[in-house]
Amino acid sequence: MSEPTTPAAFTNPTNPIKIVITDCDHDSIDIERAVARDAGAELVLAQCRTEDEVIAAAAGADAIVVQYAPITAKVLDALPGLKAIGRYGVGVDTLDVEAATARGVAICNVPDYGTEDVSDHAIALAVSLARGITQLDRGVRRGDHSLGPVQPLHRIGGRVFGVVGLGLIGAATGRKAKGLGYHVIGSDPLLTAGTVTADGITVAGFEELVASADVISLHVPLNQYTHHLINSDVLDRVKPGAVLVNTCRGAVVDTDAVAAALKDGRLHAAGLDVFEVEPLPRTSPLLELENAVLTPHAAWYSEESYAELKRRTVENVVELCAGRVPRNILNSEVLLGSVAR
Ligand SMILES: O=C(O)CC[C@@H](O)C(=O)O
Repeated sequence: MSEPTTPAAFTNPTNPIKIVITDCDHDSIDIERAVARDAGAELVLAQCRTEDEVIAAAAGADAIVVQYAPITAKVLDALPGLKAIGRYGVGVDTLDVEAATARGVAICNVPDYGTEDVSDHAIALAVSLARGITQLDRGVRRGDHSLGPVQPLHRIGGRVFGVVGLGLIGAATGRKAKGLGYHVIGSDPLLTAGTVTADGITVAGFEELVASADVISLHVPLNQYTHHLINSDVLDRVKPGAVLVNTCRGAVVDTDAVAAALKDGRLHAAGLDVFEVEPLPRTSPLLELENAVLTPHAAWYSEESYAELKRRTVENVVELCAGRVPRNILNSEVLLGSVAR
């Protein structure tokens, strides 16, 4: 019987472990520094935007911690000593997970640091749209105290709240929506239509949800199956008066199609925290639309989630580089010795 291949993540631990933060737009990295110091690891901060900048900054690193910098096959090939990648967040759509796995590089995200915060934000957007809060506020500021800009408003109780994607955040959003009196339905390719989840959410097919929901709230990862999931065809089939809430990834919706549906009334309103291009370009048609409520990819943020995200992202890669299995490894197959480097 042949010896199992030694997983890259457990090969030649260096002393001290070198961790490079490829990019980070947070105010400080004091939390990361404290974790690294306690682990005896060296921590370097860079601000890379391109593959070549990552390659230069991360030379000799055992692990990288990444916010938005592109981590592609080219980058991975140029960093043969890399053992682990930590992503600041849940989403890993900026990383080539397949290429990392094929090279034995472990990837860790932090799947549950912001469940409460993102679901709170989704509910806040939905309720803001249901009550016309932002439009009324804009009216008062220009001296308009009429209800004109928001009519018709409907009572929340009994309206249908559709959750697309019943992972941690979608399920939490559904629970909170139920607490407000919505009738909550949800779609998820892993669940069977007609069943009811432990949270009391009735599972529906995506098409059924689109046709019957008064609120469509998106909670899916961005991948080849969910890119432009909400497109012009889907928007032709939404219930009259429906509103759209997006707190997952911008490219899950076709922005031009959503802007057109907001203009021609197929959508009553939309609450969007994420955009196909971030920051949202100043030329975006969304900026001209009264019935669009826009926040700047802020759903994940609270003082609590921020601290937890930063601490756990670095802890994950420290664990891996020290030869231990962290809680949040995405591609655990790299630790099984089944992937040759
Ligand atoms: O990318 C960010 O800064 C926020 C992170 C958030 O979107 C996530 O993926 O958890």
